[in-house]
This record gives sequence, structure tokens and C-alpha cells, in this order.
Amino acid sequence: MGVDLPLLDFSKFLYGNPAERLKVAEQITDCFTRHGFIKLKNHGVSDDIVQGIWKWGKLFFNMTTEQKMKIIHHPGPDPQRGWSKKGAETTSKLRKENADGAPTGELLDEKEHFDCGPPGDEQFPNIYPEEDLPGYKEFIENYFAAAQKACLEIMSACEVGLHIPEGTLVNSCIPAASELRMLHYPAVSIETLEKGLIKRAWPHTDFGIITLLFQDALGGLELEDRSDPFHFVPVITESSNEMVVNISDTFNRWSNGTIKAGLHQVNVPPGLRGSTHGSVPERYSSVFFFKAHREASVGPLKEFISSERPAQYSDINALEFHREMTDILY
Ligand SMILES: O=C(O)CCC(=O)C(=O)O
Ligand SMILES: [Fe+2]
Repeated sequence: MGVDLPLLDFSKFLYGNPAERLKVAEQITDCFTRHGFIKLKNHGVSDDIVQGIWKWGKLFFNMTTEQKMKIIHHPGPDPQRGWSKKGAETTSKLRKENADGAPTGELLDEKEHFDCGPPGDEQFPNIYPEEDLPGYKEFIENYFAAAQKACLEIMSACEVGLHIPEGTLVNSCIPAASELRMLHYPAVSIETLEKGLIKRAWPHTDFGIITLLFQDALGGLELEDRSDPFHFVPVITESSNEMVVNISDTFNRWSNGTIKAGLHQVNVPPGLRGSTHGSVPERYSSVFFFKAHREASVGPLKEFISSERPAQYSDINALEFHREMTDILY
């Protein structure tokens, strides 16, 4: 029982010799296949950027409601831009679509977030608090570039680990169409969370290719223990520089259902489980939803289709898939 996620050293892929690259690539795809999740160190996103997540996250969410309202996101099927206030999104509806026995109804997530796409996105322009928080946009754009680069390297590692031709995954990811999210979970009473109508984030899978995640020292991210379905265990990160990566729905589709998306939620942090009263401190985290380029197919790749395993998913493009999924989410 339990899930032992090893902390893999990605520098062995980035700078290692061919044998080292192959070894870590296979560890990555093996862990992804078994758990839907991996943990990486030396991933190439600098400590400065990770420290910036905590610094800029606090500055952003500490802005007044009036300031945040200037860049509020208007819900709809297109990619999210700007600030979404607490209760705007319910991940539980997605869950309802994905599996039986899941919570149903309007279960809200106890979180607020900021979302943006690639710097200079013309199709879905980003919105920043440029006057109210100078420097934020510049930080976010640098973080976006570093996260996008890390994801492309992880795709290369997956190609090596899965023994599929170079470029099979990477070529569908350029130009960038990823989404970056800064998250803040306000302090909440344990009683409220334990009552079960509110969760920091309900069980869900993400719908890009992979998601990078950084969480603060408080923690609270949990993944499904596949040996005990619908039972969740904490993803323990020893330092806030550790990168947690999950497989998301697009990878599941590309692999024709052989590499499944990692089901996850955000719960009472490990150190506070079992308490019956008191409050759970606020929490900060950030996720980078790595997406295929908007016209790329999110149907199964030919490497994963055979006469024994015909295509399980339709051949739609990434933007159509995104719209389909956000329609469920809001
Ligand atoms: O904050 C976290 O740890 C996870 C957030 C998450 O799963 C999401 O936004 O999709
Ligand atoms: Fe998620």
C-alpha cells in the first residue's frame, strides 16, 4: 500500500551520457505509467524562479479585491486569463464525468487563481495587473519560458523512455499553447473541510499533456493510490524546489489509454490530518498545464494503435478538446 514516488534527478537526462539518459528516461516513463506522477530535482527551472512563485504569489493575492477585479476572468470555454475568485471553478464536475461513485453536484473549490497563456498570445491575450503590480508580468513571462522548456525536455525524455521516434511528442507542442496558473488557498477551518462540502480541490485529472506543480512547505496535494482506487495519499515534497509532474488527459489520449492521467486532489495538509478543530493555514502553489499546440491532434498516436488495441479516442484538435473540457469545468 502507499505510493513511493522516487525523486528523480533530471540533470542525468539533461547532461548525462547516453546510458544515463536512457536510464533516467525509462525511470520517468515507468513511474508515469505506474502512478501517473513523478517527482524531479535538477529540472532546470531555477531556484530564483521557484522562490519568485512564493514572492509574487503573495504580492498578487494580497492585492485588494478592487485591484484584482480589474483583471477578472469571465468564465467561458476559452483558455482562462487573469484572476478567478474563490468558488469560480469546480473541479468536481470533471470528476463526475470521469468515473463512477464520484461526488456530484456543485462542489466548490476553496481557491483563487491567476491564469495566463504564452507571452504575447494573440489569440487569447493575457491580462496582467501592470499598474498595480509592476514586475509581475516580467516574472510570469520568465517563469513561463522556463517551465515550457522543462516540459519540452520531459517530452524528449518520454520519447526516449517509451522507445518512440524523436519528435513524436515534441513536434506537437510547438508553438507553445500552455497555461500557467498561480494559486492561493485561503485559510479555512478544519471543520469546514472535514464536513466534506468544500475541498481545496476536488479529485480531478488535468487536461493538458503533463502538469508541472510546485507547492509550498504546507503541502496538501494528494494522488490516487492505484492499488486502492479512490484512496488518496499525500505527495510529500521535501523542498519547495521539487517539481511534481503528473500525466494529464492529452497524454492519456496520445498513448491510447496506456499511460493514464494521474487523479489528484488538494486536501488537509499531512501535518494536520486527524485534527477536528482549528484552522488550516493559507496555502500557495503553482501549476503549469503543458498543452499541445492548438491545431495538434489529441487523438491516439499511431505508435500506440494496433489491431489488438484500436484507437479509443477521437481525432480532435487540442483547442477543440480544451473547449470541451472547460465547458465541463465551469
Ligand atoms: O494546488 C495544487 O497542489 C494542485 C492544483 C491543481 O491540481 C490544479 O489547479 O489543477
Ligand atoms: Fe490539477
